[in-house]
Amino acid sequence: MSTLARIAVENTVYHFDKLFTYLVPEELYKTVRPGVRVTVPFGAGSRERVGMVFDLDGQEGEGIKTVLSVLDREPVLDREGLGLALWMKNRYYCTLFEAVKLMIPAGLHFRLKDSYVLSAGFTDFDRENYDGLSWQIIMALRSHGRAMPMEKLSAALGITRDCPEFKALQAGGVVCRVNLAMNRVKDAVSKMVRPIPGFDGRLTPRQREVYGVLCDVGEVSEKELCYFTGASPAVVKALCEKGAAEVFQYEIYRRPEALAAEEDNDDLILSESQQKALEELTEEYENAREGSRCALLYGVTGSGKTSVYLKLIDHVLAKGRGVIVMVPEISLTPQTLRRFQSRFGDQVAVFHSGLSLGERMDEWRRVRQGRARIAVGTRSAVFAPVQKLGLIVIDEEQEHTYKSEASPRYDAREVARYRCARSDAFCLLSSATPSVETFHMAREGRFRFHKLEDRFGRAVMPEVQLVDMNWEDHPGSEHAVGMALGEALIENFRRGKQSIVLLNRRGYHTFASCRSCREVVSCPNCSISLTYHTANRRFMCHYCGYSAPLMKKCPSCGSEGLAFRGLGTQKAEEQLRELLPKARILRMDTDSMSGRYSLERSLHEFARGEYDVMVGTQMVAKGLDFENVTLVGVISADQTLYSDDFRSGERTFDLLTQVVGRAGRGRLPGRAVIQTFAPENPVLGLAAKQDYFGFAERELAYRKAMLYPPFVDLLVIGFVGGDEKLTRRSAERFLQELEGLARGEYAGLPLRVLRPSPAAIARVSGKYRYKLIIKCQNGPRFREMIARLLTAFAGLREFRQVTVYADPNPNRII
Ligand SMILES: Nc1ncnc2c1ncn2[C@@H]1O[C@H](COP(=O)(O)OP(=O)(O)OP(=O)(O)O)[C@@H](O)[C@H]1O
Ligand SMILES: [Zn+2]
Repeated sequence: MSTLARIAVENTVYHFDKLFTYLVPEELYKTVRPGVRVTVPFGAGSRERVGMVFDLDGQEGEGIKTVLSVLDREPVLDREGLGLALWMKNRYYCTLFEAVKLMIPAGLHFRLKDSYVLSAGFTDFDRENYDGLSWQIIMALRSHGRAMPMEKLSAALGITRDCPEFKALQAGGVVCRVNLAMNRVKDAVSKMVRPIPGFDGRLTPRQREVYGVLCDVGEVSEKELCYFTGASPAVVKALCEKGAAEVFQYEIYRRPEALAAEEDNDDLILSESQQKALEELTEEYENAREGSRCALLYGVTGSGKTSVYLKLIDHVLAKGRGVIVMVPEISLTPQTLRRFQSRFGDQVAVFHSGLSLGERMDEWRRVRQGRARIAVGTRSAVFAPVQKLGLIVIDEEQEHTYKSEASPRYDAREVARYRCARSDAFCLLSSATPSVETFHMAREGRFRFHKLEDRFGRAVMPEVQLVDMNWEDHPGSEHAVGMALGEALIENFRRGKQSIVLLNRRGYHTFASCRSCREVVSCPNCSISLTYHTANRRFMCHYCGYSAPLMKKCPSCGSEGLAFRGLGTQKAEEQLRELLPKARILRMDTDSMSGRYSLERSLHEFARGEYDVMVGTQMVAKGLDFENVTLVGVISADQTLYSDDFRSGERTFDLLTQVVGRAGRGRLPGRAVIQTFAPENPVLGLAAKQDYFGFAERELAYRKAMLYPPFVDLLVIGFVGGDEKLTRRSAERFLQELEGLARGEYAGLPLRVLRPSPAAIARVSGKYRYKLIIKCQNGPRFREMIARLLTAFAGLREFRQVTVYADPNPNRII
């Protein structure tokens, strides 16, 4: 009698992935259980790999391989998690281990060491100021240079973690703790670089330049260093090899508790409409029958949706159950996060990628052990191992960040509903601009629908003015701010109020073109124009990160007539400075906010009134709550409107409603000025009226006529390859195979397939991209057919150089 285990193995490919059967040797009988990780021999070479045990059975097995070792003492996944992984493989065409990895914190893949460094800003090297031991510690860390593991510190100085001098240095901010991942695998955390001072070996001019910058800035993430110098990672690598710099993983992100505000003991008193929504939701939470435990809370901007779910969470916790709260982007919602932490204290665990590995692991453990009962976080928080799950709240449910654009291409909203159905929990979607898919389901009665139609307190909805830019003196895109918006900004500044200005393009000029040959300066790796940035005086590709120094001559024909056109946030900032020379202006985009903390710090400073105007990309549009903001300006409403994607109307409406909603949230009424070259466009008119229902009806009629979600499901098959012809042929071949199956074995499936075509950006990072759009009903038989096609396709030798993937209901059609 022997025991067999069925195991998902890491690094398999989709078409080859399944649960593999292994023999459990007798000495491991007690420790091999579902949910623990093991090592197993795999493949022809029997290389050792990590696997996850899914289930066990007592059958006989012969000639099969044997489990080598057990990695976890306790299961890291429970039955629900394992079931979810199986569901995800079926739904998102990923491997089982890819799904498993989403559910366990990255930190569990590594062995973590407790390490310390001197603080970045520390300069007080005056012996007089320290006692003997403290001085020794400082010197030891200084001469070590890199983060120093506790064991080494102990060995050198005989100190422990609890030594009072050592603790005092940490409390004083001289020494800080670093989680140094001793990992073999690359992780997503930003790589940091710092110079080795006084290096005087030989460097190429380029390397010398980068070394100089490094010496000026001290330590910096590799990404920022490359951005500011235009150097490639290869230059950084060469510097390290020559001993001029070193790379390290320095992860002092904010600890979750650093955000905690003073305990907020005031009880929250709901308005009448909030109270009504709460009562209905509580009633549903208690009584809704199985299978339809899902509701939509629609509330206009500033209506206080958060207050409603804070109270609902009270109720759920009192019933002894746990909660997940999902937010679109953690850095933009420090205010929301703080409200949760001040109300629920240590019960809250935070999940997002800005945390260090160690912190992520700590938070995950607190939830798994039931010490924290509320998990708040971004997309991946949907996998938080909350015990006795009772409620999942999805804030701003229409946000595209809930859909993953890399494998596994899951949609956290679907995963949330699946988990809720499994655990008999309740799912609450919330927004001022629900996706039309969600609105449709609510209206069809598949979810309950709750409304908050007024702003909280005495706040009123802002007044919105659409400005037709065709009549401006300076038509064209070079002048950011027209007359009406200019006057409004000046007036608002004079009254001592704050303004927010949205421009959805970063950079300075958005493109350059040649006056003689008319070529646009483009990325050599991608079929997209380069954007000029003044901050580093370089042309940059926003897709692959390629950059080139400012050039005078046209790269195509060599003539000296490059004209810079288009308007980005950097130029808008400059024009606002001319318009309002005395105003303090804050620019917010991913270029200005790449440093640690900078975004959160800037939001704080803005809240304290240290700035008058905030200008930025969609970063400024959502979630912010500043009562002194009484004016919102939109430089051009047209950019998102005319992108060729079926969701462009929805995205425009959402963005405008949200940004307009930042104005007049407190006691003072607000207004908004939206500039456009298409004032007659109905989407803009509805956004100006903030008429969500009008918009949703119109959009649904369009989706129905054109056969788009929610009236069908979409599946995009993507083909990526280095050779254009081969990539196109692979798409054609896939279509052929699909047609074969759809006519034969799978006849009768509702299906409409569009001809293969190049992706909207046909080349990225040197690879060609083709797509096949399938309009379908995403049911089990359809998925089975696609899974078969993907598997069969991977076996075609001819197309080995082409990567194929399937993306169900993508955010945009690539
Ligand atoms: N019951 C309440 N008591 C006190 N203040 C409240 C209450 N409800 C809401 N507020 C305040 O009203 C403002 C708006 O609330 P909140 O930010 O939750 O709105 P929202 O519906 O999430 O808006 P948006 O969709 O625009 O982000 C906040 O400043 C919040 O503190
Ligand atoms: Zn590029």
